[in-house]
This record gives sequence, structure tokens and C-alpha cells, in this order.
Amino acid sequence: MGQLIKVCKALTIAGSDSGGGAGIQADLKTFQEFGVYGMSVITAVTAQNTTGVQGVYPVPLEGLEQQLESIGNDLTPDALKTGMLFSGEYIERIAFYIKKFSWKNIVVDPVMIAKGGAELLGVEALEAMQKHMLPLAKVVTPNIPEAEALTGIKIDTAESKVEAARVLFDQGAEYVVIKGGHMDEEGIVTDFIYDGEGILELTDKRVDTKNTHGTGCTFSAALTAELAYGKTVESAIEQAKKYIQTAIEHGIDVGSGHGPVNHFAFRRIGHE
Ligand SMILES: Nc1ncnc2c1ncn2[C@@H]1O[C@H](COP(=O)(O)OP(=O)(O)OP(=O)(O)O)[C@@H](O)[C@H]1O
Ligand SMILES: Cc1ncc(CO)c(N)n1
Repeated sequence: MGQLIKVCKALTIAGSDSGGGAGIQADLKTFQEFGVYGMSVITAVTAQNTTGVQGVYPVPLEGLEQQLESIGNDLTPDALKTGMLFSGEYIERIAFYIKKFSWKNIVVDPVMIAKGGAELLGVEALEAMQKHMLPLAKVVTPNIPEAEALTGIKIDTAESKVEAARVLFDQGAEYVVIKGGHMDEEGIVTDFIYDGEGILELTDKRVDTKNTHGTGCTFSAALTAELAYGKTVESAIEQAKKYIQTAIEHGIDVGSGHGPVNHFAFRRIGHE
């Protein structure tokens, strides 16, 4: 007789990256590495590789809603993350289903632009992100350009970073993580965390590499996996930072452009 195993479950609502380094593919690979059962709702299919995004094909709205219904009627995620949400209309529907099924532990990665400049979310969708997604977010994880777009604040000083984090908190996120990958800091990368009261900064050494495709998706997926286990937000962020650091340090040599990070490096080199 087979034995059924109870596991923690995580859902990603995001776009597909045919190249396998970002989006749904990065999320599911990361969930698997953390030993979490991964599920997906696909918003759009991208034709993409390490050199860029060649095409974006949204899943019809009906198909998006049906995927959400299918998950909600049978499987309750312990945590979920959102990535590329495609449009304001899609965001509004996704928020509706998250509330309908009372899903909790939500990580909102407000993906807007791919490395190389391809638009993954229209600017018209900014308002929907602020109005519908941020109030549902346990954690919001913008990179610097996304934090600037959502707040209208130019982030170029320590003070402006704090100010932007406050605005995102006021927009409804319980925790704000402004990722430092795009900040021009000599030799280090600092992620900035704000919970409405205190500030925590997580710093690690900047890896000199062109293989940074999918860093943001991978980081937020690791964070989501840890939340699915019931970890505190602080410890989930710390673990996600360790995971992404190891994945970047051991980048994978495929493709001729910005190659992927190594989703399986963390366990293989002895972390648990
Ligand atoms: N060169 C690097 N060396 C070490 N850590 C990095 C580097 N670049 C990014 N990171 C880390 O990776 C995570 C993602 O940050 P980043 O700012 O690159 O997100 P992102 O722009 O949303 O990524 P993407 O859009 O490519 O998926 C953060 O934890 C950040 O500190
Ligand atoms: C589908 C998808 N989601 C997110 C990103 C951002 O890295 C990407 N390049 N592609």
C-alpha cells in the first residue's frame, strides 16, 4: 500500500517563461527545492530566453478565472505569491478570487519590466496593483524601479528608500522588502525591510555575474515557500536571501544572454 504524505502547499500566480529561468518555472523549481508542493495559475505565456522577451500572450480572462476556481475548489494553498499579472483587469479578478477563497500568506512581487526592458505589466495597471493587491499583501517585494513606480518617489538616498517603504506600507502591505539588486552599491547588495515600525537591512556580497535572470522571482518564491511552512516573515526573508545568494553564486551556464540562477545549488552544497 502506498502512503500518502501531508505536505505544505504553495501557489504561484504569474507568467510562464519559456526559457525556464523566471516566472512560473522559477517559482515551481524553487518550491520543489524547499520541499513544498507547488501549484500554478498562469496569467500569460511569454516567448522568452536568456536574450530577452520575444512575445507575450495573455491567457484569456475566462481561463485565468477557471484556474483560480479549480485551485480554490479543491486545494488550499498555505501561501501564495503573485508575479507577472499582465493587466489591471487581471489584477482585479485575481484579488477577487484571493478574497473569495480567503487565501492568506500572500507575497506580492510587483513584476513590471523584464531585464532588457520588455513590459510585463502595463502602466495603466499601477493603480490596480495599489488598490487591489497591496492591501492583500503580507509582503510586497519590489525592486528599486518598481518601488519608484508604485510610490512616485525617486530612490537615490537612504531617506528616499525609507519614505518609499512607508508609502508602500500605507498602501496596505504588512511588510515591505525593497530589493537592492538595481542599486549601485560597491561590492554589496542590500535588501531593505520595513514593517511599519522597524527597519532591517540584509546585506550580502554582490556577485559579479551576468546570470541574474529570475533573481526576483526566485527570491519571492523562496520567501513564499518558507511562509507556507508557517515561518515568521523575518525568518522567511532571511532564508530567501540565503537561497538567492547561493543560486546567484552558482549561476547556470545556458544561453548566450542573462542566464538563469541555480535553483538547486542551495541544497546540493549542504544548506538545510
Ligand atoms: N549581483 C547580485 N549579487 C547578489 N545578490 C543579488 C544580485 N542581484 C540581485 N541580488 C539579490 O537578488 C534578489 C532579487 O533582487 P533584484 O533587485 O535583482 O530583483 P528583480 O529586479 O526583481 O529581479 P528580476 O526582475 O530579474 O527577477 C534580492 O535579494 C537581491 O539582493
Ligand atoms: C514571466 C516572467 N515573469 C517575471 C519576469 C521578471 O524576471 C520575467 N522575465 N518573466
